[in-house]
Amino acid sequence: MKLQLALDRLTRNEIYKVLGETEAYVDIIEVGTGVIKEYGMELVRDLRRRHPSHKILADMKTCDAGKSETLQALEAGADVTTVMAFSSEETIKACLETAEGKGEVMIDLLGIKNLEKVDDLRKIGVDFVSLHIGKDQQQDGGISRENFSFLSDKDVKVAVAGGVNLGTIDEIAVGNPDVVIVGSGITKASNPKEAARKFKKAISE
Ligand SMILES: O=C(CO)[C@H](O)[C@H](O)COP(=O)(O)O
Repeated sequence: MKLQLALDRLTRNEIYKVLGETEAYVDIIEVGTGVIKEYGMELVRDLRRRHPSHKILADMKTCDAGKSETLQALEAGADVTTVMAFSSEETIKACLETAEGKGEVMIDLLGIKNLEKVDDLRKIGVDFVSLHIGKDQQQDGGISRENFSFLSDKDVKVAVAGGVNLGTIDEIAVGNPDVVIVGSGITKASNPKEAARKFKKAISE
């Protein structure tokens, strides 16, 4: 299980600071959609230079123009880019074809409630999905193990995201996803380094 730190709703200096404090515990650095909108692909290039050994995911949340957005992310130095599951099949295929041999594509299942969708995605070559409870959907709590248990027999790499915190990480870890994505549980913690250490420990036990 890998720990992915989602960098969202932060200034550039806040990003540098939180990464400086937590990088030892983080496997994958996620450059969040909002910070890409604020700072552009230059931020991805910058973090690539500063963190040459980390895996970097650019959370492009592509929903059209799959080829050019995938190239943008990979050419900026990202190892992984994201595309929304509700995009057209043509867009998802374009992302997969463009990334082939160069990087990974994670399909964000945000808002997808129909389980057959994952089978459809598998048929077009998708092998990595993210079960994601969006920020605006977290009033009733973030992701739980039961939200992603249906994926255990789907033969796909699974990331889980959305409001993961130190109170829920142990239960989520029981579900054994490949990647646990944590944003505010670390970036808004009073001590991000200590929080990252605890998340990493929880998924390593
Ligand atoms: O993709 C995202 C937002 O669109 C974030 O990666 C995800 O929501 C994690 O952040 P948090 O732990 O704060 O919910």
